[in-house]
Amino acid sequence: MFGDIVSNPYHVGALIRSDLTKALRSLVPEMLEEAQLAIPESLKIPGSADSVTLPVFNTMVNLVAHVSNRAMIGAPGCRNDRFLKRQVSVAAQAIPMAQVLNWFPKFSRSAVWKLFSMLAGSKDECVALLSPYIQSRIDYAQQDNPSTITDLLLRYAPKEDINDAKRLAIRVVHLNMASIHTSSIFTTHALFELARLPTSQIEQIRAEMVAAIDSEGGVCNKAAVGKFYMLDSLLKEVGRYHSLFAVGSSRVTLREAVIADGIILAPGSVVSLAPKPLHYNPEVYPDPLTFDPFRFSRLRTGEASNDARQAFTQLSNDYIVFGVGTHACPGRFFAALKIKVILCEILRNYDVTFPEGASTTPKPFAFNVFTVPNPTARLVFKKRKL
Ligand code: HEM
Repeated sequence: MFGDIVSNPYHVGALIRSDLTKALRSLVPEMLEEAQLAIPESLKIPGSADSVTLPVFNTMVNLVAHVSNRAMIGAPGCRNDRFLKRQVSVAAQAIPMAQVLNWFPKFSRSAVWKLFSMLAGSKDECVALLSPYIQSRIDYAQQDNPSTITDLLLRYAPKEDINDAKRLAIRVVHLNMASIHTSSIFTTHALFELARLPTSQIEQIRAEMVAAIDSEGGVCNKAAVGKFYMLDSLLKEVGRYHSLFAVGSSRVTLREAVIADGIILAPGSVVSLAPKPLHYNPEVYPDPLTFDPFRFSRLRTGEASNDARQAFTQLSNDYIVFGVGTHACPGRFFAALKIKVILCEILRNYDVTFPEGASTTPKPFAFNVFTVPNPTARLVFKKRKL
C-alpha cells in the first residue's frame, strides 16, 4: 500500500539530518513572499467593504497548503489549485481512513484502500499532478544549494528514486500529509486566541515583530522571526492548552519493561502518552486552566531572551506537543517558521475579531483521539490602514 515508504523513510531523515532551516537559508523570505501573494487572495475583501468574515479552519488549511508548498516544491507548483485541493483532501482522508482500515483484516486492506480511493479521489491523482513539478526540481538539480525541501530529498534519495519523479512525489505527498493540517490547527487556534486578546496586547506583539524585523535591517528573515518571542509563546501556549490528540506518540515495547509505578509491560505492548495530564500539571504550569499567551515569553526577557528551553519547538517531558525521543516531529522548526510568517503577515495587515454576537469560545470538534478547532467558527478580517 505504501511501497518502501515505511522501510526506507529517507524523507524523514532528510528533515532531521540536514537541519532543514539551516540548509534552506531562503526558506523564510520565500514563504513570506508566498504569504504576501496568498493572504490577500484567501482573505479577499469583497467590493467596497472594509472587512471579510470567513470560516477560519478551512481558510487556513488552504493558505497553509499554499505557503507550505512554496517551501516543499517552490513556485509555480505551490500555486496549482488542482494539486493543492487534491493534496488537502488526501491529507484530510488519511486519519479517518487509517481508522477504517483497522476494522478490516490485514489481507483485505489494500483492496479496501483502492476502493475508498476510487470513491474519494486518490493519492495517485495527487502524485500525478505533483510529478511534473518534481521533475523540474530533478532537472534543476540544486542539491548543493537547496532552495526547496524537494531539493533536500534529492540529496538523500536512493539511486532508484533520484531520477524518478513519481517516487519522489510520493514522499512529498506524505510530508504534506504530516504538515498541512497540523500547522493549520495551530494557526487557527492562534487566530482565535489573538481575536480574544485586548488591543493593547496585540499592539505589543506587533511592536515586537516590527522591532525584530528592524533589527535585521528591515528584512523579515529567519533571524528576525526567531525574535518573535511573544508570538512564539502564544503558539507554545496553544499547544499546551489545546491538545491536538488525547493520546499519541505510540510505541510498541520490544522487550519486557517495568514502568515507574511497578507495572510490568509484556513485549509487544502498545504504550501511548496522554498530553493533558502533563500539560495541565500545576507544579510545572502555574494556573494551568488559564490560557496565558505570554507564559513563556515572560521567562525570556533581558539576558534570558536566548533561553531556548522556553521556545515553542523545544522538546521536554513536560511538553509533548511534538512528541518525544527519536521519533519526535522532525518538521517542527519548519512548522513554527511557517505559522509565524503567516500570522505575522495577517497581524500586520488585518485586525482580527469575532463576528458580533458569535461565541468567542467556539467548541472544538473531537473525533477518535483527535481534536481540531471548530470548523464552522468564523472571524472578521478587517484591513488595517497602514
Ligand atoms: C504544528 C505543527 C506540527 C505538529 C503539532 C506536529 C506533531 C507531530 C507529532 C506529535 C508527531 C509524532 C511524534 C512521536 O511519535 O513522538 C509528529 C511526527 C512527524 N511529523 Fe510532525 N507536527 C507538525 C508539523 C510537521 C511538519 C510541518 C512536518 C513536515 C514537513 C512534519 C513531519 C513529521 C514527520 C515526518 C513525523 C514522523 C517522524 C518519525 O516517525 O520519526 N510535522 N509530528
